[in-house]
Amino acid sequence: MIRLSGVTKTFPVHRKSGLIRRTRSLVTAVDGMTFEVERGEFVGYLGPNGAGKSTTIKMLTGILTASGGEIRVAGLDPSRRRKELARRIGVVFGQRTTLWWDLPLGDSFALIRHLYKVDQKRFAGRLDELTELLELAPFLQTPVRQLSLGQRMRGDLTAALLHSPELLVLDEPTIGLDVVSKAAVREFLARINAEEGTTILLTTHDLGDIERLCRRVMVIDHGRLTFDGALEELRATASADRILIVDLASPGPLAPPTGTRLIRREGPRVWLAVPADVSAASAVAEVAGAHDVRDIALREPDIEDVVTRLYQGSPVQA
Ligand SMILES: Nc1ncnc2c1ncn2[C@@H]1O[C@H](COP(=O)(O)OP(=O)(O)OP(=O)(O)O)[C@@H](O)[C@H]1O
Repeated sequence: MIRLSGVTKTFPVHRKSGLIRRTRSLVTAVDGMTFEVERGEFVGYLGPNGAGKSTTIKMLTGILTASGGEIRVAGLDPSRRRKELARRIGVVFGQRTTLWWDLPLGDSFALIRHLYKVDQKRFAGRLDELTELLELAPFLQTPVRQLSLGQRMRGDLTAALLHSPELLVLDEPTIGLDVVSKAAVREFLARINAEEGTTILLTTHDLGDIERLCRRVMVIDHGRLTFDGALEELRATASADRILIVDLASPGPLAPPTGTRLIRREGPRVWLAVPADVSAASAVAEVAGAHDVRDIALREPDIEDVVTRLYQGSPVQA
């Protein structure tokens, strides 16, 4: 569905180098990117600010032309066949809307139907389906500017899916949403991926989105892929520390067991980092043997720990 081969994107930038003089240089936003996404996959695209995520998405959708390499989306070269591609993909940018600000939501959809030349009967059926799934009925007559962020996002998702695209590209679709709206959007995305087989590429800083939805994760940094694999693999490969939480019977000194590090203490509670190559069982035994312990718990690294570690510059390869 998506194929990138050695794709590069550079931007010319001008910097002031004196009072009047300006020097021109090149910023490499995407640096020799190669990956494939198969039909029906749900892939998370992660990376710190400025990593090159939006630039990749803009090239995939034909908004930007690559400086080098080859891109195919649904078999098409996006920058040359942008219009044709637009009929086969849906795109949602969480930070801005594709809907008409002053029009009622329903009128925006009618315009979109026109733009994509969707057959009237098919459109009506599809709109009914999406209206029900996303519970849009109560505000179809409301102008877009009066919608809440969550309602607007549901509207944007509908707009992107009215022409039943094979591929949905999402850039931060849950940004700023409250817990309930976020859950509704996630449930909806999982459903259209599972039931309609829509391929989804999801860019997000919200790791909850990734954990809930993506079987495969790609991590990009400085324009290059630093990881491409299953979420579980990412967790294992990044080998973030596990955390041992020890409640002592009374506050007092504690010697960290071999190979562990003391990271925090609050009264009788102590937090120890246990690296992946240190046995948690022997750390527990060592603490329990040397101290009067009331309770002890081991916390596996969560996805936040893993990604923080990854972004801090320990590249991992699947
Ligand atoms: N039009 C442009 N002109 C010059 N530099 C650009 C342009 N667009 C992006 N860049 C640079 O390219 C790099 C990648 O930017 P990009 O927006 O793709 O990152 P991102 O991963 O989407 O970041 P964020 O998570 O902050 O949205 C950054 O260094 C950015 O400053």
